[in-house]
Amino acid sequence: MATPTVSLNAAVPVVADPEKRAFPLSHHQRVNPVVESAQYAYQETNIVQIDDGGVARAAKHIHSLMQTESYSPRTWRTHPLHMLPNEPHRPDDPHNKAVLDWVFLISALNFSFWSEKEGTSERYGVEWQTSWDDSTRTVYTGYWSLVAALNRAIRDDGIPITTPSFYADETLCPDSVIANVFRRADQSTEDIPLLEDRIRIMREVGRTLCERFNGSYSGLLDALQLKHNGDATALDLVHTIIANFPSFRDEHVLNGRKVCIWKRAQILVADTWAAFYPASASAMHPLFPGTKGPQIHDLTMFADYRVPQILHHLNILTYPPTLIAKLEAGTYIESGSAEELSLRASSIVAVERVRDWIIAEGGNLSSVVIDFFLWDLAKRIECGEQEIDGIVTQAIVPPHRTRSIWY
Ligand SMILES: Nc1nc2c(c(CN[C@H]3C=C[C@H](O)[C@@H]3O)cn2[C@@H]2O[C@H](COP(=O)(O)O)[C@@H](O)[C@H]2O)c(=O)[nH]1
Repeated sequence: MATPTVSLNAAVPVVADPEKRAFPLSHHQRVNPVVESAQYAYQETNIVQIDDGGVARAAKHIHSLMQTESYSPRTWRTHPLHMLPNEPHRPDDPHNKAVLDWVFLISALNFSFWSEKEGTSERYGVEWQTSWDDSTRTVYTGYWSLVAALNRAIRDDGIPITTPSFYADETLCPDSVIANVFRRADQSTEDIPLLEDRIRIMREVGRTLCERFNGSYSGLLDALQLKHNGDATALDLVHTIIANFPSFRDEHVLNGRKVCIWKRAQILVADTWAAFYPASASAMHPLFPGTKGPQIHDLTMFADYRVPQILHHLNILTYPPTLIAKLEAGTYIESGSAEELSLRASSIVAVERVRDWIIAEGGNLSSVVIDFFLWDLAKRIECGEQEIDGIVTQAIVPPHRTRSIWY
C-alpha cells in the first residue's frame, strides 16, 4: 500500500500585523477547545464507548500504580534518551536553549512510527547507544527511533540538526543530510515513514522560528512571556504554537463542525514543562515563573495511537466488533474518519474522567502526567516487561493504523 503523503497546505490565517499574527488571541479568550471538541466528537461519532465502571476500577488501579512507582513529572527526564546532560536550572543557559530546540524538533516530528512490519526486525529502527553515557548499541523503534536519530546526529555525527537556522536551510542542510540523520538500522528494510513530510515540516517550522522568534524555541518562549507580562500559562503556549505553525494544527471537520485535537502542540508544551520541571516541589517552574504558574491541568491527554490501545486493554474503552476486526486485520483507517476521530476523542474524554475520579479520591494529578504514565505503561506491556494484574482487562488489540502528520 503506497503511503499517502499528507499535504501541509492547511489554510494559514493571513494576519498583517506580525505581533497580532504571532499572538492572535487576547488573554481572556484562553480556553482549551480540545475538551469541548472531544466531547462533541465522542458523542457525535458514537462508535467507541467509555465504560464508566471501567473508568472507576482502572483509575483506582492507575493511581495506586503511579504511587507505587512514585511516578511524577520528573520521570520524563529519567528515560535514557531523555536524560539531558545538565540540570535544567537556568533556561537562559546556552546549553538549555539547545535543550529547548531539541524538545521543539522532537515534537515537530513526533508522529506516525507504526509499521506494517510490526513485530519483525525489518520495521524501521535506528541504531544508537543505550543512553547518553552508555555506548553499547541498541536498535530503537517507534517514538524512541526519532529521539535516537537526533541524538546520534548531534553526538556522533556533529550535525547541529536541532538548530532551527540549520534545519530550515536547504543549502546548509540539504534533504540528503536529513535523510542520513534518519538512516535506518542495518536490520531494517524500511525507511522512516513520511520522510518527505518530515523534511517539509522542518523547513516550515525552522523558517518560522527564525523569522518570528529570533531563531529559537527559547525566543518564542521569551516573546510569549513578554506578551503576557511574565504570566503566560501552558495553555497560552499551546495557542501560540497553533497560531504560528500549521503543521501542529491538528484540526478536523466532523459533520460541519471543527474538532481541535492538537496532539503535538499539547505534547510539545507538556514535554517543555517536564524537561524543565524543578527538582524541588516548592520551586516555581523556570519557564512559567508567573503567579499562576503553568496551569498544566488545562491540557488534555495526547490523542495518539498508543494510549487508546491501553485504555481499551484496561476496560476503560469498549470497541464495537467491527472496529476490533479492523484493528486485528491491520486495516488502514483514514485520517479524519468517524472511526479515527472516535478513537481519539474517546481517549481524551476518558482520561479527563480518570483524572476527575482520581481527584475525587483525594489524588492530585493532571491528564498530562496520567498520559505520560499510560504511554510508558503501554510500552512496558508491549515489550513484555509488565502485565496488568489486580483488575479485569480485555485482550490487547493492535493500535489503529492511520498515516498522518498529526500523531
Ligand atoms: N499520548 C502520548 N503519545 C506519545 C507519547 C510519546 C513519547 N512520550 C515519552 C516522553 C515522556 C513520556 O514519559 C514518554 O516516555 C510518543 N507518543 C506518540 O506515540 C506514538 C508512538 O508510539 P510507538 O510507535 O509505540 O513508539 C506516536 O503517535 C507518538 O506521537 C506520550 O508520552 N503520550
